[in-house]
Amino acid sequence: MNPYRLYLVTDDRQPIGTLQTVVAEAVAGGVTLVQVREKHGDVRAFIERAEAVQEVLKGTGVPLIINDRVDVALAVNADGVHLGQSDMPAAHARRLLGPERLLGLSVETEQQLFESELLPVDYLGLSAIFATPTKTDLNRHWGIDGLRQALKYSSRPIVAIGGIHAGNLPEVAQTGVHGVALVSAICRAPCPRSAAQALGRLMG
Ligand SMILES: Cc1ncc(COP(=O)(O)OP(=O)(O)O)c(N)n1
Ligand SMILES: Cc1nc(C(=O)O)sc1CCOP(=O)(O)O
Ligand SMILES: [Mg+2]
Repeated sequence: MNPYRLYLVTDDRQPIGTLQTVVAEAVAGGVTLVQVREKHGDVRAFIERAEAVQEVLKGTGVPLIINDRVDVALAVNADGVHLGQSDMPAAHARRLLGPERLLGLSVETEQQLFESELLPVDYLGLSAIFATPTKTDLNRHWGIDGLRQALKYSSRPIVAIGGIHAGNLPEVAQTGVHGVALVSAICRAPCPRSAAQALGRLMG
């Protein structure tokens, strides 16, 4: 099974109850991987929210990924970590996480894509495909052509992220990308369950 196909990244602006409801509905709708992404609270809040999501994921078979923080992933015994280019280096993270946990890395440039071939990571987050109000500190976008080039080059599964929704997902899916990661298209949908179902169908 391809765990990257429909990858939910949580919205750190949602209260913990909403977070749990969104994750439960999204999983019922077919999400295959869940990342807890916290950019505003302290480490205690991060752990509390990660454990709240973990509770929802228990027994579903859907892995839990922690964004940015290897210590939080180890503290909650998560299934993996997603690192950005200014987070802990991948080799250090791999030593701490061991060989089994999933390790993802954001790649924003061709240079980072080339370098990633030598790193002990399981998948790449291609950052970003399109502009998005959810993350505004990105200065370039791969677009569909860039995504196609990255897929040709990389030996790793690629997850497309940034500005993806039901309207543009068909052209993203057509590239053959391994997965798509989404925040607002699921977390801000009136019904996250049916949104996930529809997005999953579009992924094919
Ligand atoms: C699947 C996936 N891909 C990319 C990112 C972005 O990570 P990063 O560049 O470290 O930015 P932040 O999410 O930490 O703001 C991601 N989180 N997930
Ligand atoms: C968390 C994140 N990382 C990105 C990157 O490109 O690295 S874009 C992003 C937010 C994606 O949100 P939405 O699905 O609402 O566009
Ligand atoms: Mg990060």
